[in-house]
Amino acid sequence: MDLVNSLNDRLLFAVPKKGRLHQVCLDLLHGSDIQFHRHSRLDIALVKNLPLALIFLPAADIPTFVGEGRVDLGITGRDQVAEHECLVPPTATTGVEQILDLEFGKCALQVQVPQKGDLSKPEDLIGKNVVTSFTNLTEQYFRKLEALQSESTLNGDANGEPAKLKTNIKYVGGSVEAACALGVADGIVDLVESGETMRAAGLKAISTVVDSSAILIKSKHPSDPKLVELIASRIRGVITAQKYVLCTFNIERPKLEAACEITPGKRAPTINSLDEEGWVAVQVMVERKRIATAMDELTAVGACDILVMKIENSRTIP
Ligand SMILES: Nc1ncnc2c1ncn2[C@@H]1O[C@H](COP(=O)(O)OP(=O)(O)OP(=O)(O)O)[C@@H](O)[C@H]1O
Ligand SMILES: O=P(O)(O)OC[C@H]1O[C@H](OP(=O)(O)OP(=O)(O)O)[C@H](O)[C@@H]1O
Repeated sequence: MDLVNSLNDRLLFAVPKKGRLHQVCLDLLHGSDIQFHRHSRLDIALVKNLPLALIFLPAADIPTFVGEGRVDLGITGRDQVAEHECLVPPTATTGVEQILDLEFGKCALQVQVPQKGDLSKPEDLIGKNVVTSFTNLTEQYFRKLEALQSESTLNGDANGEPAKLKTNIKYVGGSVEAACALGVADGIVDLVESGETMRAAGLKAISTVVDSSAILIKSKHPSDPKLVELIASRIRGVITAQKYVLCTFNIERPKLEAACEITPGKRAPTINSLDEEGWVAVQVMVERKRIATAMDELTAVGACDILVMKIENSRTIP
């Protein structure tokens, strides 16, 4: 089969081919009933049940392919999009649009310096060496700091001009945290999630350049906007299903108001009369992360027969 020619009538959807976001994205595609078979070593997979093809790419390259309109849809980190969009003028017809925050892959791109030493704020790195994989964002960040400092500095040179120090930004592709210990950098700009890597390398964060999570993006002019909306709605449904649980309980009508304050639901609770005088049954969506507390509080206001069920899938209004 000529795989490349069979892409012509399909919407192209870029998915991280490896790394932190890869498996979660595969699970999301499965939950959205996007069925495909990927031949080993092939970075293109045709979807069996929709006019769609998946393109497996490094997370860092996805904003380029989507931004230039070569690929219609993609999943990558907001950090990668910000790194790419730094170079795209606001008036450009190229570039990406965010459709949905997928709420996984949460991390922050932070300025980090050695725990021991006299650097304690980002301004202390001006004029020094900073190593990162995110050179565009880091350049932008330090150029702004330098501009602010040269506006406010009182230490002008012999002509009364403010001193201008240029921070030296160097690119490395990985293991950024090793750069300070190896004497290549005074500070780094790298991703932090748990903070373990940073602590193990004897570093501390002194500022955040950008907060990130995985996002669904589209090109400015996708080939099939209706299919983009369908895919987005399926993915949104899976994300919502993962985020919420369905809680049901019985309660005497006079206590209902207090219970509804604890679990107001996404829109509003569903309330049905029970076949027992004065009692109602309530069904409500509750955020998974607060369900244990909600159950404790519901019990305290008199709710009983509290049941919690997993939501397999959903279609709700964002
Ligand atoms: N520690 C982390 N915790 C959560 N999300 C992360 C973490 N590190 C990276 N990410 C997210 O995952 C995206 C891809 O990073 P990852 O390092 O997995 O990519 P990769 O393609 O394997 O790149 P590389 O080969 O450079 O490591 C990042 O842009 C970021 O959005
Ligand atoms: O705060 P933590 O939970 O420790 O995570 C942060 C680490 O994760 C990422 O690296 P990754 O493991 O992807 O490897 P890399 O250094 O090769 O990019 C990032 O670059 C940090 O090194």
